[in-house]
Amino acid sequence: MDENLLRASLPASIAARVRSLKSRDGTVTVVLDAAGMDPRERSALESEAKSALSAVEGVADVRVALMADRAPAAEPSGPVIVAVGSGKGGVGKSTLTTNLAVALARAGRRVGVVDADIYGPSQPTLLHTQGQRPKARDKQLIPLDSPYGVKVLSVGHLVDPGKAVAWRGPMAGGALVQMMEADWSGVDVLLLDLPPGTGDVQITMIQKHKPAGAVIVSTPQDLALIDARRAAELFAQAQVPVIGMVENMAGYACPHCGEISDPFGRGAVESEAEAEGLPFLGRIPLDLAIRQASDAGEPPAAGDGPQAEAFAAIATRLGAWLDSRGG
Ligand SMILES: Nc1ncnc2c1ncn2[C@@H]1O[C@H](COP(=O)(O)OP(=O)(O)OP(=O)(O)O)[C@@H](O)[C@H]1O
Repeated sequence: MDENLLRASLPASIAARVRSLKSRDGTVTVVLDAAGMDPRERSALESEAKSALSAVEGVADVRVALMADRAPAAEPSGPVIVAVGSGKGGVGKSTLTTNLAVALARAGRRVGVVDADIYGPSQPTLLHTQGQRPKARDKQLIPLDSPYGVKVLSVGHLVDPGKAVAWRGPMAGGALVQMMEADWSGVDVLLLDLPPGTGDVQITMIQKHKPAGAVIVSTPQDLALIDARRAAELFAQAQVPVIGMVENMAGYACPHCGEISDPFGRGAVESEAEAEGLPFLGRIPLDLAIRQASDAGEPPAAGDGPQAEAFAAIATRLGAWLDSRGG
């Protein structure tokens, strides 16, 4: 197929970005320069290029690759880091991290979790790896394999339970760096379970390891929302895009009939997200089954109930965000 003809089918603004264009047996592969574009612009560029090229007679398939600021080969290869943060403790940040990780893995992604919550590391319990110690190769930690297809490293795997809080700053900082710089080869997305709040550990983690985006969890109560807003500001200051907000313990799921009632009102986090101009990723009800399964090291997202569906819906939105980054 005539490659000049294919180029000519593209709008001028896109044609100017073509770095290479090849066609073979009806499949067109085009590499576009997407330097300086944000995820939304990248995704628009991709879909416009696809539809323009697909309209050319004889084209059966179009593959678009977007080049970031630097050539892909020069990019340090490593997983995309997504931080999960909350302003307040106990709102279900760790529970969400685990279940998003499991849901993303079920959707075919290669996922890892770093539990940076030095005050209350819960991933060893949640991902059923308690009591295990990671091995090291050439001083680099090797993440543990959880039974749910998710790799994991937690402060709780490195020190005895209960001792993590007593750590002095530099020691905890060293462990966090070791976990982030562990051998995450084979992992595409690394979820970072941050400690609650907006203190030094969080700021250091965000600055040093520059997550590609952040998910913020809140319960619907006003106090939690005020803290969630602070967490969103922290990420904004560090120029980490907020992927969206999640409402946890959104309504009460009756353990007998499954009906959901709303003792704390409904939709407060969604309205907050709207007011802040942030996407809303979904809600998880307050459900005894979630707590019981989590305590037993059986993430609800690994099951088949309505709880699994709630987490899967949020994971789908996170997956769409990951894809919109242009791979
Ligand atoms: N949707 C839910 N329904 C029922 N229980 C939940 C739900 N989400 C979380 N929980 C329970 O609430 C408790 C706190 O959750 P979790 O540890 O995930 O919160 P956190 O925000 O990570 O807390 P921390 O501040 O300790 O890090 C846990 O016992 C968990 O099982």
